[in-house]
Amino acid sequence: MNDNYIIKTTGLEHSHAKGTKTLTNINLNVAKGDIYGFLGPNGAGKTTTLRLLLGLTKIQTGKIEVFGQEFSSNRLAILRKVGSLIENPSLYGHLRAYENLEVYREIYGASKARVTEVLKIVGLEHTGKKKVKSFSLGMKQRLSVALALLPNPELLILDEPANGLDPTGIIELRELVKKLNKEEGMTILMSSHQLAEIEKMVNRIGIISKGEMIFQGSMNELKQLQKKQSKLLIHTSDDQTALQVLKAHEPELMEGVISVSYHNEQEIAKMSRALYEKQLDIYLLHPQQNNLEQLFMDLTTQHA
Ligand SMILES: Nc1ncnc2c1ncn2[C@@H]1O[C@H](COP(=O)(O)OP(=O)(O)OP(=O)(O)O)[C@@H](O)[C@H]1O
Repeated sequence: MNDNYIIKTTGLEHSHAKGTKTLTNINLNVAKGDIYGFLGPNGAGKTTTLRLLLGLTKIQTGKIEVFGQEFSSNRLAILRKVGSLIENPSLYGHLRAYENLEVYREIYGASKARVTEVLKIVGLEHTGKKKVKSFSLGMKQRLSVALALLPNPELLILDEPANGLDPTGIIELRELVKKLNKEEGMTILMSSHQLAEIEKMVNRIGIISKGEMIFQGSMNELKQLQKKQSKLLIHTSDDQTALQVLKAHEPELMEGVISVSYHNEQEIAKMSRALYEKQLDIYLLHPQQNNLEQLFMDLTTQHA
């Protein structure tokens, strides 16, 4: 295997119930130093994958290697170097931030100095006597990350850490994740169902839909792919004028129908306005449906 892969899964499959597959052939590659965004709509199988990576769910089919070691036979050695935030950890509302960390400190065999250190890393060192129950959601989330940092992990796995956070909370989380990656040298794998939440912090991205990985690569590669896939078919009363009007959208004329690339609905509206202003009749204006596009709609639409 590539020595630089911190996580490598091969042909990972999982069924929660007989006859239904939650995961099919998941080949996830997280390289050392990555901030890897694991993206997919609700129910796509992100949590199931992360639970398998953490040994919280038993592997049925396929192989998981973490730090270059086969997972099942090196479980403890691997997990010692992994920090995770996968379900909401139990925070004690009536205790202060550092007291919460004290509760978990011994479980992780961490020093008192490490408690002070992680509080500082997540920016909660000045919360003093404030009890956790009066923390904002963002502060609670950072405290949860602090818990995961206690063992000073090389790899941090975060399941939907931005869930429920307001824009300020998301920005704070983004800064924290970047800092952990840059200053503490941590490799980070985090899941999300919102492209916008993670696109500014990740360098690599994996997209899972209905239990299958449909994309894995850099943010740039993803944008290229999206661009290639989003086509709008247009038929007007005057092809040549239309080609002229649409020239910024790389138009291609085929059998009386012009195909252009576009990125969002606003662009469609703009194009139709421009054609109308040239007094062209529009006979057809048809966004070509494809799975990736539909998926992007799901990933970029705000869910409650
Ligand atoms: N313990 C379980 N028993 C049965 N089905 C399950 C179990 N856990 C998850 N599932 C099902 O497996 C599918 C994938 O769920 P999973 O939680 O992995 O998705 P997800 O991408 O993390 O989505 P979400 O963000 O909604 O948690 C869903 O259809 C879910 O209902």
